[in-house]
Amino acid sequence: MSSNKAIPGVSTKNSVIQSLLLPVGAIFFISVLVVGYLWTSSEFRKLDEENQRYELEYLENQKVVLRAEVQRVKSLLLREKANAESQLKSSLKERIDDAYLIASSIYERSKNRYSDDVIQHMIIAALQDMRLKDDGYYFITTLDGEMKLYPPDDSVIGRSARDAFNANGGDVVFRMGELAKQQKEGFISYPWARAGYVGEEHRKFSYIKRFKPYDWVIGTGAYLDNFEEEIKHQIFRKVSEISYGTREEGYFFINSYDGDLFVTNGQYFAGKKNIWDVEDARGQKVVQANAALAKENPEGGFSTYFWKKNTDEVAEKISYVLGMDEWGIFIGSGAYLDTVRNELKRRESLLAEQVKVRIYSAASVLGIALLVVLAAMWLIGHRLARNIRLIQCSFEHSATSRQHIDIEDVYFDEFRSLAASANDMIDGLNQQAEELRHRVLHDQLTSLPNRLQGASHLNQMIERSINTQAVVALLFIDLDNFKEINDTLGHSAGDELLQKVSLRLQRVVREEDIVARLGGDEFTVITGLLNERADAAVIADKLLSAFQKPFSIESTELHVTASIGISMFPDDGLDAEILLRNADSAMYEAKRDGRNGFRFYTPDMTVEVRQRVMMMDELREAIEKQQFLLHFQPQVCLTTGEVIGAEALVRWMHPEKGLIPPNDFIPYAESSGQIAQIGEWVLMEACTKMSEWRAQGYNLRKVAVNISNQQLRRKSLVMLVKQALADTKCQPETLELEITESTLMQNPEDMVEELVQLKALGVSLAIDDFGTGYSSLSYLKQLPINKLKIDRSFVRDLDVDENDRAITRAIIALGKSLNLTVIAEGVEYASQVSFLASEQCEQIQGYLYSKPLPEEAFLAYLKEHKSRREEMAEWI
Ligand SMILES: Nc1nc2c(ncn2[C@@H]2O[C@@H]3COP(=O)(O)O[C@H]4[C@@H](O)[C@H](n5cnc6c(=O)[nH]c(N)nc65)O[C@@H]4COP(=O)(O)O[C@H]3[C@H]2O)c(=O)[nH]1
Repeated sequence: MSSNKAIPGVSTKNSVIQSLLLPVGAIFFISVLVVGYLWTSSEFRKLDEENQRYELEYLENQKVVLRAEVQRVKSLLLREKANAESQLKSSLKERIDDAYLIASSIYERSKNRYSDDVIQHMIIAALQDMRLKDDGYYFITTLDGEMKLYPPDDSVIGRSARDAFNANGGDVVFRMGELAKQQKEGFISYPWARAGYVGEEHRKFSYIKRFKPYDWVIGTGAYLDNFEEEIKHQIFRKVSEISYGTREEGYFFINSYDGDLFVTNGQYFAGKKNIWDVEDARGQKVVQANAALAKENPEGGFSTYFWKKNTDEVAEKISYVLGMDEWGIFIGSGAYLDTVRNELKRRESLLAEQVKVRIYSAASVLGIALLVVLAAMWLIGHRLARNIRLIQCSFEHSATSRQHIDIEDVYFDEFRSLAASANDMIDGLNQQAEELRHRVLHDQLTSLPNRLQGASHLNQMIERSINTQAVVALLFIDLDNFKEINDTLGHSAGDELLQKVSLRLQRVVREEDIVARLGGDEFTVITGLLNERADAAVIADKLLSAFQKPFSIESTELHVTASIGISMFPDDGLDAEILLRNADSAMYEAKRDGRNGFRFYTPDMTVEVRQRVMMMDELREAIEKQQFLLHFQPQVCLTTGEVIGAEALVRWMHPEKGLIPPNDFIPYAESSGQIAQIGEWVLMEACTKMSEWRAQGYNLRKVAVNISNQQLRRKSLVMLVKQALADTKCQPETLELEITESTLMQNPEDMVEELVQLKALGVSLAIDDFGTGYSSLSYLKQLPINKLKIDRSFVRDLDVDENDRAITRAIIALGKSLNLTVIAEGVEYASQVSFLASEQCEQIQGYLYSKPLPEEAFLAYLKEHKSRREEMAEWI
């Protein structure tokens, strides 16, 4: 069995594999698409949210950075500004130390060589020309405030400072003297007039030191403004060099509130360029706006504008500007927002790239997973389908083959146990099929092949004999009088007989001959190939010989005979059905021939059989529809001329054929067993009529009813008669049962008991057709009979046949000697009456008096009879 074999009648469109693969594949694929779509859209949604967050964060970060950076620079500037004073101080101290050293050195070198005046002059001269880089100078006063050196104004030399300067100036010099006296050196701060600034005093710092040898105060001073300005420029230059950010892209700009540009984009302009009116790409006065923002917001503020980048691109920019009122400037720093946008785009494309990669990877993984799943499904589906096919094939062939499913060939435990169950079931089915086959082909009672198998075997033999010279015989065997045996001894005895018959039949035929049972008491023998017709006769003889010995049934020795009909292939039919039908016809003929013999089929038998079959069908219908009626034939007392009784004779009122006489259907009814039902009806009807007539006042003594051979053999006859009498209220002594002599003499020993019982009911018994059945006189003596009825064949020829006269005479004598009433039937002529009267026959029945009459006519006859009595007396 190929695993790939398509299952007949099963569309592959519905195969397990396709059923599994397509939906699973489709579900998997759709799931992947849906999940992929959901996942991707969720990733991009996340990215979108992240970008928005990132943009905000970036902006915030940028703002924080910008603010921090600008504040850092402002702190730096403030710190530098704060440092300016101390730097100034230390610078002043350094200068004084230098001057003191010079003065001391001159003094030390000159004190022993020159006079103090000379030395003082030398010192003053040395310090007078020392102009410092910021236009600073040294000055010398005495502790009392007399001016010794004052380079800006020689006119004050030798004069007291209080005289030479204004009050503030005098006071300052005085405070210097005091400081020198007390601390020898130190700083002093004070407002001082400045060249170029008329009417303005600027804050000035001085450092003084006491020059001990002459109690001078040597000092130098400087304006803080100047120093700061210098510091400012230094620090601005530094700021211009500062950059920040990961790519060093951050720079600072410093503008005065008036638009003087100091620093921008890494360049230092020293306030020499004014950009007050500069506009951005959209015409906004950016510097003015920033200046205003810085001035108005001590904490600083953010401004946005569109600014040209180094690359000449215009981009939105955000700047933080913070004012520094101390220097009248604002410091700022900005960042281009397109950076963040670019960054977002970069991140988006990066994420898209990542998502793409992830999708590709996921798709690859899922694709592989799908392939693996599909492969697994295909494998499972393939194995499932194979399992199912295996089991199905096994079921399909279970009727013709005993082959089991090979469990090793089946995948999966569940299917293995299913296959095992299927095997058990197949075993069971096989067993049942075997039993059924046996039952279908065999007869249950005898185990012989039945009609079906017999016919099949016959057809096989026919096949074999075709194209040969051989012939085949079909012998149809029917047991004689089997129904009677069955009725008499019961069914179990009948069955036992059939079994024994079947054994005997089998024993006498050869192995190649088949004995089959058709049903009932019918058997067939289908012979092997025969050379000629005569061989069949030999076989028939052997079969009949099987019945020679009696059968022992229920401790009774039973003599059974059989009738055999033979049909031959090819002469009598070309198929089993025709051969069987023809053998049946031949068998029937054998029965008609007197039974216990065989007959070969001849074509004319067929018509007879057809008639018989038709008759049986019609009789069945007649019984059902009660198409029977009774005619009554008077029986007359010869001595008195009275009608003393009547014989009830059945007629069949056929709907199409009209009235049918009993001789035309009683034999068929007897052979088919239907006589039992007809006889029962006749008995009931006759009793009913007799009872009615008597009730109506007719003085009729007896009604005679014919009892058939089969009825008599039934053990139920006594019951039936009893029942009929009871049901119809018919007096038993008015009923006479006529039994033919041949029936009685078939088995007289068995009859005695039955007749005694019947007699005991009160009915009388007559032997019909007497003289034809070779009665044994000894039996006749034992039988409880009342009447002998001389058969009409003897009566018919009384006038011409001496033998008939002798027989009739003898029967009458016999009756008298046995004390039996004698009646002659078939009396048609007065001469016959005359003879019978002379022989003292008591009763007469015949056409001379009356034919059998329908009830009405019969009753009319009874009324009329008296008036014809004398006429009849003449015949005697
Ligand atoms: N030629 C001639 N015939 C005469 C004469 N007188 C009477 N017969 C006929 O002789 C037959 C007498 O009946 P059977 O011997 O019992 O012979 C009967 C009997 O054996 C059988 N039969 C009739 N009715 C029944 C019945 O109810 N049960 C059974 N088992 N057999 C019946 O049918 C046979 C024939 O009956 P039927 O046709 O009615 O024929 C009757 C009757 O019509 C005559 O003078 N001349």
